[in-house]
Amino acid sequence: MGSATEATKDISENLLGDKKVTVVFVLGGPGSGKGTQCANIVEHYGFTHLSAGDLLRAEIKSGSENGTMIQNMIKEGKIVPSEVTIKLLQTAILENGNDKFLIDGFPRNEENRAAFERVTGIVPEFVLFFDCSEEEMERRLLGRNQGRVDDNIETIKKRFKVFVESSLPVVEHYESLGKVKRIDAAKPIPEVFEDIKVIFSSLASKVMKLVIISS
Ligand SMILES: Nc1ncnc2c1ncn2[C@@H]1O[C@H](COP(=O)(O)OP(=O)(O)OP(=O)(O)O)[C@@H](O)[C@H]1O
Ligand SMILES: Nc1ccn([C@@H]2O[C@H](COP(=O)(O)O)[C@@H](O)[C@H]2O)c(=O)n1
Ligand SMILES: [Mg+2]
Repeated sequence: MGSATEATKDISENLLGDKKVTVVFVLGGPGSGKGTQCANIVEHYGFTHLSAGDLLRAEIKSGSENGTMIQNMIKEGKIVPSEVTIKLLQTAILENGNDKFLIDGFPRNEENRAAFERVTGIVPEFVLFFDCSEEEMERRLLGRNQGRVDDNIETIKKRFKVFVESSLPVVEHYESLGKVKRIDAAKPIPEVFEDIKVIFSSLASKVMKLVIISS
């Protein structure tokens, strides 16, 4: 087992089994542009993108015994029990050779947050928060056209309610720890990424450089 040097001791190096990882949580309302910008961050900064929603949708497609339950929850805009989502995230992290992850759309509520920290021991390096009005998010979701069962006005309204009631308190929790980097996500896509670049570039040397000294 290695330990961090003095220069990297404030980086989130945590244990997941034997694996040390750096994690950034990417949070924001439905349609705020998390997935779009994660693709840009992956391309420029070498992170692996894990979208909790994508993992849950893949689980439905795989024919898993939880598939019907997950499908029903997504249709209703409800949050799937933490143990299901955490298991999927944990497996995805362990199966991936990378050690830097963007976890998009998770934690979605206090239960997600506390259970993830308890099970994995991971504390995020920071939280990238996409700030956008409901009016703009609704416009984007209705225009997304990816055949998602939850991109209809009835489910969108439910997702907004869940976001305000359950997800924003998680952001507030991390805000109280000084861990939130807030982005104006209402800007056009290239401008949002320019703002994100400032954050990742200034942290790059710290986040990217995990120095492990064999003991
Ligand atoms: N800054 C932006 N300006 C305009 N449209 C955008 C912007 N960012 C993303 N979009 C578009 O809005 C839609 C939603 O974006 P995206 O899927 O990235 O959001 P999301 O936050 O991942 O949503 P969800 O939480 O539902 O997964 C997509 O069609 C995307 O192309
Ligand atoms: N932590 C999570 C994340 C997502 N879900 C469910 O998936 C839906 C879609 O999520 P997106 O991030 O892709 O928008 C979401 O509305 C939830 O039903 C979840 O339960 N837990
Ligand atoms: Mg998404």
